[in-house]
Amino acid sequence: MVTLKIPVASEDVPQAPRAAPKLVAPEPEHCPGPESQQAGKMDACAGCPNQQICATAPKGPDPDIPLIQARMATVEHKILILSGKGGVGKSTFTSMLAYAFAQSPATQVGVCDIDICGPSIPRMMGVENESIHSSSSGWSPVYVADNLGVMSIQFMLPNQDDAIIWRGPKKNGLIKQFLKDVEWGDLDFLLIDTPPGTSDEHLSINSYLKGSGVDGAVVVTTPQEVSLLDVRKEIDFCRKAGIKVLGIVENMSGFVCPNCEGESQIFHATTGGGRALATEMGIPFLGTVPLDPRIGIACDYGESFFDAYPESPACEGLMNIIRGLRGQMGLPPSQDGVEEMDES
Ligand SMILES: Nc1ncnc2c1ncn2[C@@H]1O[C@H](COP(=O)(O)OP(=O)(O)OP(=O)(O)O)[C@@H](O)[C@H]1O
Repeated sequence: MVTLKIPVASEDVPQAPRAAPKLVAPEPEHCPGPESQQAGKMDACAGCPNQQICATAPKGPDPDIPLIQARMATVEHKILILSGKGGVGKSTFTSMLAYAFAQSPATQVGVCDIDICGPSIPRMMGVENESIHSSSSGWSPVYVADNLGVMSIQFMLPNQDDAIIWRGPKKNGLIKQFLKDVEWGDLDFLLIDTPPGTSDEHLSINSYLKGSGVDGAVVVTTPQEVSLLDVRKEIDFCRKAGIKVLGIVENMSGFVCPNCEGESQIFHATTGGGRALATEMGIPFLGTVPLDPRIGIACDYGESFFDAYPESPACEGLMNIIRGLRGQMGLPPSQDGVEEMDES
């Protein structure tokens, strides 16, 4: 059983009498729902973190939703990053997108890692050994740069290698806290990295953010049919859950040789499958990012590939994707500095 590290008080932030947010709502040993229902004691569900998704819980308004909405009111754009299958580069894409947006110092970017059982964002962004701090106004994200903050369960683990073996209610409780108790501040973009598939994390983030104005989801896939198959399910989930699909990104689409920068289509038969699927499903295709071994190395060393190789085909692909994404979100193309970089 992993006991999470309670965030320590930050010395440079003045402390107000308000108590620091409690880390995770306790998981009930035994759900008293059904019996309480029969006995007419519905208040037995009070405090249960699973209330919103539990079939037996009384369906009243969740008192935390207004608090989440108040926090999220200072976040201009919220984007979910989804994938049907694991390992297709969802976290890699999230971190590259965050670095790209944060190129412009005036753009404030947050990354919320809700891949509770497999958090990889902190490693990829070079902050895996950091801890979070709490102040009177909530938990402070870990800052990769002045305008780029990250929140992840990884920052709360006593040991890097501890496994998180949690059922849905505990995961939901922590996700709720990431939205409600983190001092995100004024953000232009909050990127939410999710685990693969359609599970508790996806249901809870969607229900907690309802009414907070989520722009939509970017779905990441690789060209292979096994990944594309799962993307169909992911898109079906988005449609059923009322999440706008901003577009599909095909990652590892072709291979770029780091020596000569020549491109080979190693998945010959399926390269372009992401675009074909997008057309078939009536969804925007945002673009491709090629397989480039330097991306893997940058992720392993927690460095920004975007900053290290701005002229690479992968960064060009990413910039195209950002242009498409901004278009889907109804934003002008030049605010994130990407256009300016192009011209220089
Ligand atoms: N375009 C790319 N070129 C080279 N390596 C890549 C590329 N995209 C991702 N990778 C590498 O693939 C591995 C898996 O990527 P990542 O962890 O981002 O996938 P994921 O979809 O988030 O996985 P999971 O959902 O299981 O956490 C990482 O080692 C990453 O560095």
